[in-house]
Amino acid sequence: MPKSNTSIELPVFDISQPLSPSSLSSLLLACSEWGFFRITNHGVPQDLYKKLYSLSNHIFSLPIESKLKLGPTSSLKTYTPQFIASPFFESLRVSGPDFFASAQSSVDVLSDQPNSEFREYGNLMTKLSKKIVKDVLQSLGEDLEKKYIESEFSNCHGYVRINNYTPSNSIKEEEEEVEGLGMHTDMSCVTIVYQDEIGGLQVRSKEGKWMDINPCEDTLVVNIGDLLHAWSNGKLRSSKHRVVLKKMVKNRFSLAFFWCFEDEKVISAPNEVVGEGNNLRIYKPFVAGMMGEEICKRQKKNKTSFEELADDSKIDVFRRLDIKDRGKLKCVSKTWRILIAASCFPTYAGLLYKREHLKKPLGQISKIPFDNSTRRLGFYTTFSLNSVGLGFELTRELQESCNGLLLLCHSHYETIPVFADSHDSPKRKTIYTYYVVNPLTKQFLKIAKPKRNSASYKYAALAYHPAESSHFKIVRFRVNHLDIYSSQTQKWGSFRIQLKENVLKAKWVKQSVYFQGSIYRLSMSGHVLRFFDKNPCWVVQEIEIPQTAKIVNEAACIGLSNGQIKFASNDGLDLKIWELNKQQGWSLKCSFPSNKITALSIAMRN
Ligand SMILES: O=C(O)CCC(=O)C(=O)O
Ligand SMILES: [Fe+2]
Repeated sequence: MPKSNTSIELPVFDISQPLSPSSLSSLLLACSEWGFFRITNHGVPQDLYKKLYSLSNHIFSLPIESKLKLGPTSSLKTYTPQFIASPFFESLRVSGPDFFASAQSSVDVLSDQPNSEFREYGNLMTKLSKKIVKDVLQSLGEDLEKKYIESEFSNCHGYVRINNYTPSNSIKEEEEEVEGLGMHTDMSCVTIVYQDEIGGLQVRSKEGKWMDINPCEDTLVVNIGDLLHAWSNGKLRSSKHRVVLKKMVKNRFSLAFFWCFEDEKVISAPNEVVGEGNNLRIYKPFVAGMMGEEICKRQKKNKTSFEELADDSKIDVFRRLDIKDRGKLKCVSKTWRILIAASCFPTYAGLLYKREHLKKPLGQISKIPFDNSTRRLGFYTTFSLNSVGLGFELTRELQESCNGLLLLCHSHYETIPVFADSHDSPKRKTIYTYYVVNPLTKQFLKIAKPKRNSASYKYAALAYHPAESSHFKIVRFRVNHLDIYSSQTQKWGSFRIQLKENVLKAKWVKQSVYFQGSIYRLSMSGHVLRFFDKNPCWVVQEIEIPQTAKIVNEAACIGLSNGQIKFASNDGLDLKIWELNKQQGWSLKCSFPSNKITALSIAMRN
């Protein structure tokens, strides 16, 4: 990520005093241009920050197993662990109105010392937030504050999020940066941020430029969130911001206090704020708890460019076009031609990145850049078919791809030391490591193979769909067992599965399809195997291939298209494609004479 050098001088307001008319107009300007400003004389003693820092540092230094007792699968859910989309960031939440009780409930789970610092901080921040919103309302109009501060804001509630950013050892050069917390807006009325001396907070300008908000002693940063943005009919800007990490020697610590409307509150911008005419309203009245959905509706208008999509998703788009349109679009570029060719096969999971399964190469994929010294995947150019380079052969190391994520398995030797007087020659041990890569965000996660079993290199699949969860699973197949890694718990689990002897003995196609929580694989015994999580264990269903289907010379595959599992087989005479329906079983979708298919695939390649 190239370093941005531009910092912004935000106006500073003395929050202990009533604001003068000129300060109010510069406050309004800051809120509408940047959505950010600073406050001073906020009444939080330096000493309290020192205490909060050492308390937080103590909690974040606990082993991950302890912290996960408060994690996303626990009943409290106050701790957010590092995960693939934000590998350097973890946080802990302390909620009001009783900040002491909230902090205490987390502390109890960790069997830790009670503390009252969060009560003091939470209460101070709550008062401060109300004062800030009062000033902001006043800046919008003389009477707005009097009329609305009690009627609209008296049920607001707040919570503190303690953020811990871990230094990334992948940053080598002075000018390099990684994203600590990705671009976002806050779902609050206002947010008050304390950041330590390391810095890294950035706001995005209206022109799309990232500007540094440098740490400044004795001041706090305030930003407008989505809720106040909607309430002010867009007059107050809820700006996109993020945290970047540069070369860091210690953890970065910050505290964000979010002051929010109660979930049930109907947000309706007052007429005085909207001005004449109802068509000037940018949001119809909606309940605060639905803010996320409202933002989605609006964001649908700001479309993502097609080129930004992962290749799997592009193939899925092409698949929905009719054959004539696909033919025309092949002329756009070589990359499109390759993707469109891939879209003609009844599969996408893994196909594009797994050209070993195809007789003819799909493109120029061979490598992704991989810097062995830093264990960091770097993408010198954008991840595209012919520009990836890894340092190890993708065709050999790549296991699967699933909805935009790639799964790679890397092996290297380590020498086991022998005693000086031993006559044995040093032994070499192979170390296997999985990498789950998001080529779009250029982030990856390194996961060691499960320790317990000795089976060295086994085919593994990925289970991931961004619409279901931001977490993924790695599913590793062993005889009668599945090893499953969950990015949510960051642990491997092992499950025994029951399979018929003939299924077990037959060859299984090294390719999986992930669909609605299940992993599908094809066994040459004539079964499509469906593996799924039937809490508390994983189970397998053996689905017989259609009665009239034949697998000749292993010419068969499964795939997903138009949201259904498909099975295709070529018996030498015809290529037939069936669709699997959960209730009705298989139905034949199409049948082509094999000789025509060969002609078609040659035409596609040209
Ligand atoms: O860590 C920071 O400086 C800002 C954190 C932030 O933006 C947030 O927690 O929403
Ligand atoms: Fe934020």
